[in-house]
Amino acid sequence: MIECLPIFYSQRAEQGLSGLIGNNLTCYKQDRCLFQNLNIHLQSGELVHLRGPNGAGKTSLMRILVGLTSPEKGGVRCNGLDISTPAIAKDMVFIGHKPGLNGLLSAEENLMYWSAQHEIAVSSTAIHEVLESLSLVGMEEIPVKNLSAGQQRRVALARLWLKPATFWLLDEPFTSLDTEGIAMMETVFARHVSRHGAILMTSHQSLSERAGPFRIEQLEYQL
Ligand SMILES: Nc1ncnc2c1ncn2[C@@H]1O[C@H](COP(=O)(O)OP(=O)(O)OP(=O)(O)O)[C@@H](O)[C@H]1O
Repeated sequence: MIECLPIFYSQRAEQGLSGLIGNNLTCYKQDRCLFQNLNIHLQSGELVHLRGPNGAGKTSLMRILVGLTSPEKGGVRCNGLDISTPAIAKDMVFIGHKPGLNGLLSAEENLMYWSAQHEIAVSSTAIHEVLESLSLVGMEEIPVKNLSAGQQRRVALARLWLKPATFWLLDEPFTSLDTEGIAMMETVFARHVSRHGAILMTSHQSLSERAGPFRIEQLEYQL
């Protein structure tokens, strides 16, 4: 497998301003309060496993933490800056629970398009190397809709190799992956964290020792 690209480790980390911080977050969906005055902190060098039953609000929380939606109350800051600051997005990768791929495009085209959207200079060769390390050799040019669910998940996760970023926010990254794929991702997580990366992930599956040290944050279902 190829090495992950180097990550940013800003001066702000040394100034103690590092980390993704959700402060006093309150979120309602269809009149139900998912969480109220919730505080969450993700530091550089940390793997956090966000757990909770179906419908507890893990995805909703993730989307707030990456700035895709706003909370009813509270705010999110990253490295001391408001989450809406454009520079923050450059140091973050969010992969949602759906692969977020265009089914009519190939894996290579999807990753080229995504890289261009995120202003990442990436060559076709680099994409082929990443796809190879994800056991997708020979499938680079097939429309993604014709790949299996696990193969599509691998294409989605390939973004982690293409964008050098400290913060990885991953909603159900193990969905559809086989045992070997999960083991590989756990190894990648441990390596990212050991290099001052930070990961917040959801999964209904427990992490193994392979993922390295991690902290569990539990979100309860509020009636
Ligand atoms: N855009 C939306 N409009 C209305 N309701 C929503 C919306 N998004 C989420 N919800 C509701 O908010 C609740 C929490 O959903 P969310 O996806 O955050 O839960 P989750 O903890 O990620 O669940 P799961 O473990 O099943 O993935 C659910 O009851 C869902 O129906």
